[in-house]
Amino acid sequence: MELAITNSISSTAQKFLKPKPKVKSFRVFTVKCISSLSSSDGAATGVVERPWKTSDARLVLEDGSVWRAKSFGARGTQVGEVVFNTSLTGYQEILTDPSYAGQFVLMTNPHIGNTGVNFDDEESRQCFLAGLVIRSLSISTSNWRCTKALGDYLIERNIMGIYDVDTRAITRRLRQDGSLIGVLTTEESKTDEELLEMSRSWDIVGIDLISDVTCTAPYEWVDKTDPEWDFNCEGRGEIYHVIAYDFGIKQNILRRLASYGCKITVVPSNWPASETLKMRPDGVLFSNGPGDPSAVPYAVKTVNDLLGKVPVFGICMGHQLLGQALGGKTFKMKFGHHGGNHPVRNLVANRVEISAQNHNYAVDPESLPVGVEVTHINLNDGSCAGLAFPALNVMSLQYHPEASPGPHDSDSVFGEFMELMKKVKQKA
Ligand SMILES: NC(=O)CC[C@H](N)C(=O)O
Repeated sequence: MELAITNSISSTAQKFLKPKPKVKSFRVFTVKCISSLSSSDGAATGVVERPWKTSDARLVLEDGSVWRAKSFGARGTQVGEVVFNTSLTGYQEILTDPSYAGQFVLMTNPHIGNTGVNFDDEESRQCFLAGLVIRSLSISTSNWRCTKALGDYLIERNIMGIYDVDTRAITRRLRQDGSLIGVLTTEESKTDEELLEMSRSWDIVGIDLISDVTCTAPYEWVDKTDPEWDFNCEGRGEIYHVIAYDFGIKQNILRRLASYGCKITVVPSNWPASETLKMRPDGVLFSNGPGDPSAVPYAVKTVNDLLGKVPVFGICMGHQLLGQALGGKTFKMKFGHHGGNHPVRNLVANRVEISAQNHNYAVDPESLPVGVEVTHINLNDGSCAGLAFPALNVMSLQYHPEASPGPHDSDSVFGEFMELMKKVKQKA
């Protein structure tokens, strides 16, 4: 099959596009701190440091706006793309989702940090995101699973965080003008102009971010899912061997596949298709991952080489790579979808599912060849949220059936992948 990875797109897709940022005149935004609580320290008690301190950080956006803030993570200067996430909870899963590499996550829920962090909620081995932007940092942590305060966790992982920023105003700006590049700094010596220049000379489009987050060698996923957090796991029949391509895989995808009874081998993003086929898997999973799907033609080629030879399931980046491998095109959306509350119409089951989403790119359905079916639609904007190509045993979702964080409405898609592998195995 011919690869089509250029990015000219149909007129239908135009409406989702990110326009060029309008450069506004330089304006400085500050949030007045009204708290007058008395000081109390000690991360050991889960109390974070001085939420009433004076501002010591700036976020400068490429449109020329400057946001004074207070830092609570690592110090320094960091550039990234600002995206807003509408999840109410689950900041630790978001922080450890490798798909956020190169991005600042701005939480629209104003109250963050109140449950601290814990051992169970990690989605990968580290935090790959550029930084965290929040309105209000909880002055104490209170949760029976909490092992650490959020600020200490960010410092330990060298991730910048800011609070006391008008996250609502920034979100409205991102919705209006599209996602923006920003620079976050705690360095007073850097001028606003320097930071603005830095934000305008950096771009996230066309960069291979997958190779920075993937594993370096294949490994078996042997972790048993904690029964306390497991569900839909009773009465599994045959054990299927799934090769999971790690483009920045979230561990809950692996936990869910394990719950459905799979034996799982995780392989790096550059693992050749020929090696995968030698391992004789029952199915292949293409994972989520950060950045621009058009920047990783080698991954599209791997997907293309496997098409029709084994049942495949793509999630998010995996879905976008499948879209390209099938001959379709992807494009950058205006501000993307990030949050645990996106309604999706499942056209196959004829039901609406509330889903967890995190993506800035999408597949242009009009670019797809005959035979490829759009199976799911995002009901907020009508964009393509799922595909199937039954002739080649292909299925994919643009969003996150593994949730984490988010609702479990779409979990049954893992069962559909089992059915697909079963059908193909029985025919063989
Ligand atoms: N979660 C993901 O896999 C993200 C996919 C892709 N990097 C995007 O932003 O669209």
